Amino acid sequence: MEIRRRPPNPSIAVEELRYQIKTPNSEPANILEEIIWHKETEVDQLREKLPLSELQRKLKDAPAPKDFLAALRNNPKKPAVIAEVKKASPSKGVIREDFDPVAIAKSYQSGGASCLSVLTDTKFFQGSFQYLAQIREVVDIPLLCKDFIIYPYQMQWARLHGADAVLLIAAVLSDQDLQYFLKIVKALGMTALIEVHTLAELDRVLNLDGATLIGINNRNLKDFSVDLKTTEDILQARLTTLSARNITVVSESGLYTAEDLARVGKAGASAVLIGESLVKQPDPGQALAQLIQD
Ligand SMILES: O=C(O)c1ccccc1NCC(=O)[C@H](O)[C@H](O)COP(=O)(O)O
Repeated sequence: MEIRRRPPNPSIAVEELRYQIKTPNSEPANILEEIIWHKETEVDQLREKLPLSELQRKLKDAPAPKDFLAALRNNPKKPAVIAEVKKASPSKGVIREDFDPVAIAKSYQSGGASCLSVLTDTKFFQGSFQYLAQIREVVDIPLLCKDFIIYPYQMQWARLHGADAVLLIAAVLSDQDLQYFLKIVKALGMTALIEVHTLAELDRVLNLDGATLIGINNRNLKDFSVDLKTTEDILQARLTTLSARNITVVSESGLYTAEDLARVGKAGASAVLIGESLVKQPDPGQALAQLIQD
């Protein structure tokens, strides 16, 4: 999948940007492209609210990040679960009306989640960075900021709000940006979950230095269908390479049952990322505990 970028706000030094800007005249080709086009405006607004220099000054006082990768690797139960705090999505609309992110996060932690994923995108997922910061106050397990990162500023903003890990989407970022962003993630002491949708994207990521955690997303962003075969097919082709490089694999999206977890586990995923099927349950933590019981 190729996601086209829009020209940035002119106040940004264009010569410093590493991706090639194609100027699309048309409508967005898919939901990811629509989200990314909107993200340009959002990041501009954040930068206006808090310039990078001030953000970096505030970050000096931030508590150290928790080790997201170790939390997944050290969990004796496989696949380990990253449970997602998700109110709504482009594919399903509102998933949970009575949405209390803090209560859901606490419940996931009690239910056996190794880590949490917190959606922070407002327009498309009704998430918020305030949710991330509030959750950081009440749970001990590591937190992934689930957003659509196109600028280094966003990783620092996520860190300021308590994130221990950030999502980098291979379809959205050039190889050069991915490599550069991985360095920034490392400098911030965080973990990068690099997400791929195809074998071609995985091969691009495997050509970079420093990937330790790769997510295979089972959702087709053109028609929103989910198919666990995506994880199976990609891992069948590259599990040997991934294992030899000690890269942890997360299967993401469309996981509902213990059989689903066993299926992607058998394919070689040592962690899963689950949102909708847990968050829509009356007690998400209890639903998680049931899902992972022996
Ligand atoms: O969830 C969507 O509809 C979606 C649409 C466009 C881009 C990303 C999208 N989801 C982000 C995710 O990766 C999922 O929230 C996550 O993997 C959990 O998926 P699920 O268990 O199916 O809620």
